[in-house]
Amino acid sequence: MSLALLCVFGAFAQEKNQQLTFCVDPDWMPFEGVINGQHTGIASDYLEIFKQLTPYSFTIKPSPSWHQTIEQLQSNACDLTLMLNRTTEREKFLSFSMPYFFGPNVLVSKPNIPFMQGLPAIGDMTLGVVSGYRLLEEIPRNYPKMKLKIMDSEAQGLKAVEQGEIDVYAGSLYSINLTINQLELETLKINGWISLQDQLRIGFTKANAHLIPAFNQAIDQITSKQHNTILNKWTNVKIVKQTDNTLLYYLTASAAIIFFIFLWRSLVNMKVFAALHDKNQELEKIKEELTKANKNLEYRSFHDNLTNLYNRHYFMSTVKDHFNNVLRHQCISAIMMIDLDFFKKINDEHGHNVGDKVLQQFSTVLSQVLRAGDIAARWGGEEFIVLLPKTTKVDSIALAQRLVKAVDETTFELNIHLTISVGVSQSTANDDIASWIERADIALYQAKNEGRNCIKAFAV
Ligand SMILES: Nc1nc2c(ncn2[C@@H]2O[C@H](COP(=O)(O)OP(=O)(O)OP(=O)(O)O)[C@@H](O)[C@H]2O)c(=O)[nH]1
Repeated sequence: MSLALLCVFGAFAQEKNQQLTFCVDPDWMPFEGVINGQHTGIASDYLEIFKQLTPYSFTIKPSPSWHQTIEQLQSNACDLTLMLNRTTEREKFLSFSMPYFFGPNVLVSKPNIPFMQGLPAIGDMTLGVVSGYRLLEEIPRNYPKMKLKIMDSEAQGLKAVEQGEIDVYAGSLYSINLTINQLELETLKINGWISLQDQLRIGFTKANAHLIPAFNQAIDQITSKQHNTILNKWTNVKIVKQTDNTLLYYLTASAAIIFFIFLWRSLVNMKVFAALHDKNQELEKIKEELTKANKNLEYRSFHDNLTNLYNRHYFMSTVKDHFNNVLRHQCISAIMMIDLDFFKKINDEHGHNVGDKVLQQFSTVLSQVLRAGDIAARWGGEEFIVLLPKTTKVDSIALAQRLVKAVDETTFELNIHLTISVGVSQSTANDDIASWIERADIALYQAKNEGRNCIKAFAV
């Protein structure tokens, strides 16, 4: 056996024999208590585990109250205490293991006080806390204006609530619950909770701080099953029925309020969405109307109101575009000018409205005779102009003949018989638009001069 191994055995044997003295809270069940001189409670069960997982043996140092237990720890009358929260004050004379037991803290009052969610809900009511308890250190630090009354024990605190000496008592759920049941303080109820929860650890006097790693290791080894067994054993107590129901009522009421808030929000949202939907539809309709109006405006800016043929402005811009093609590709196109014969007579004899009708009917006949690609426009009054792309003089004369024949065969308003005069001109190399149109006009003038109801082509 090596020398090093002998040394380890020696150290373990020495530590195994080491007695540790622990101070207790005699009156903090189910966490810890001394009943008939026997240490009992949650701490006592964990102590059994520590006995197995560490090399130490333990001796109890009795104390009449928690307050005196603290004094014992400060004066090193014992080495450790098994269950307490870490606080700034306690850290001055104790060092702590990692926490190994957790529990909620609650508020107790008579049933006439409304449910309290957190310490701020206590307002200017008097709150009782046990002397030396962690809450007595933390509440004044966080809520300096809180009216506190210091109690010697939890039992005294709860009785003080029952007798109306204080309004609220704060402490650990498990110990409060047990005390209420044991003392049969049935008029009290657990009436709120506080965010501070118990995180219970072993507190070592500073002289014994070196023991912490061994105990932390032991705490790490405690299984969930062991934790649960202890918790169930000591906290599986009947909670005052009234208390439970009250909490349940509050939870149910809170859930109902939240549900109705969501319902209300959903309804508001649905209304907003419906209104938005309507507005969008309205906007969509306005947009459609605007588009329609714009299209109509565009149409009107290019068309003649009476005949719905293109107007002079549009015709000129189209002819310009087309004319550039004519010059570029040296193709031949023709222009045809048409004038209704003796139209003034129709107006004079039958009235302007009939004249308008005849103009419209003629426009229809003209559109029917023309080919796709031909562009007809009202030039002014009873005069019309047609661009005949890629059309020679001969072809344009043939088309004009078809038109003259169609007009001759049409029965106009009031059985009016109408004739037309037509002048055509063909585009030439080095032509310009004005002279091209003028040549058609000259040809039309010739047709008029030669008795009307005929076609004349400008001789190039
Ligand atoms: N109803 C109607 N008449 C129009 C319109 N624009 C022009 N006029 C008429 O058309 C007539 C044209 O008369 P004139 O220029 O003497 O020609 P015309 O009577 O056809 O005789 P010729 O052309 O020589 O055969 C005038 O009485 C104008 O008032 C229109 O939009 N509607």
